[in-house]
Amino acid sequence: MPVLASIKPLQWESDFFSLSTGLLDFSTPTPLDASASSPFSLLQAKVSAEDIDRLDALQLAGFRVVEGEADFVLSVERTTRQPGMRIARESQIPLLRDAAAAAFTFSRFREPWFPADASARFYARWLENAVRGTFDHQCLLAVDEQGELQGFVTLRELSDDARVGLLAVLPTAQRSGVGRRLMAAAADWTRVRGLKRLRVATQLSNLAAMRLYFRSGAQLESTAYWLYR
Ligand SMILES: CC(=O)SCCNC(=O)CCNC(=O)[C@H](O)C(C)(C)COP(=O)(O)OP(=O)(O)OC[C@H]1O[C@@H](n2cnc3c(N)ncnc32)[C@H](O)[C@@H]1OP(=O)(O)O
Ligand SMILES: Cc1cn([C@H]2C[C@H](O)[C@@H](COP(=O)(O)OP(=O)(O)O[C@H]3O[C@H](C)[C@H](N)[C@H](O)[C@H]3O)O2)c(=O)[nH]c1=O
Repeated sequence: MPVLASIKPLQWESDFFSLSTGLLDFSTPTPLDASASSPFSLLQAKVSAEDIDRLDALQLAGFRVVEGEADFVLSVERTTRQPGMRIARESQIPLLRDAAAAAFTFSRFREPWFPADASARFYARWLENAVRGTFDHQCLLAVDEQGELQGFVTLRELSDDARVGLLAVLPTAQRSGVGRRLMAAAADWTRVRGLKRLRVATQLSNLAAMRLYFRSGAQLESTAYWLYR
């Protein structure tokens, strides 16, 4: 089976990483020839894990599996306001950038496809943009009784649902229920906005995060693979 797809330029990524990047779009199936791919230094494809034929075709065409992704959905009919939550302020951006740069060790923005520092830089920018409300809409912080940072979650309002962007707990505060509190606060944020579902995705390699989402009542909705060439 040949790969049938057009290529959508990923402008934000291309600018941020200084790497001309395109994403395969399977909804407009044209044969993927050399002339279509030549302007791009990196081609990305996200394929449902069930779509074995397409996964085979991409691998025969030289694409390599980079990471898996699991998508979860949580119904938010009954939620409660969580204590110890704050909205992040711009003055906290340097602290939060450092925390995000260190937190996300599983990432598809990794070597050999991206430079070694790419993923730290990427998640730091993502968090900064969430605090400013320019990508995700808000960043909530979990703090302890002294007001010290324990973790963060960024959130985006979509048309019918909300989506968690980034969620992490500082290493010193892990395994004490902070992740559960952040998910409960994210669910409450969603319900307060009149939305019915909270979505969250993570890497298939991230067992701790997947367990957290299950323990928070989320259901696994879909799985996919990222492939690059
Ligand atoms: C949308 C995204 O951003 S996906 C990426 C998620 N974030 C990261 O991977 C950043 C680095 N990791 C972390 O920040 C943390 O390990 C988190 C957020 C995954 C978990 O936060 P924690 O505060 O430690 O979780 P919490 O204490 O609330 O535990 C909730 C459940 O998560 C699971 N869990 C948490 N840590 C682990 C772990 N290290 N190994 C296995 N399961 C774990 C457990 O099922 C736990 O419930 P249980 O203890 O009753 O069995
Ligand atoms: C900060 C920012 C980003 N973008 C663009 C850049 C990318 O094209 C997308 C984000 O891609 P996504 O597939 O969501 O990225 P990840 O694979 O890193 O994300 C997963 O893992 C994370 C750890 C996290 N759990 C996340 O929720 C998952 O999806 O957005 C942009 O256009 N503008 C920006 O400001």
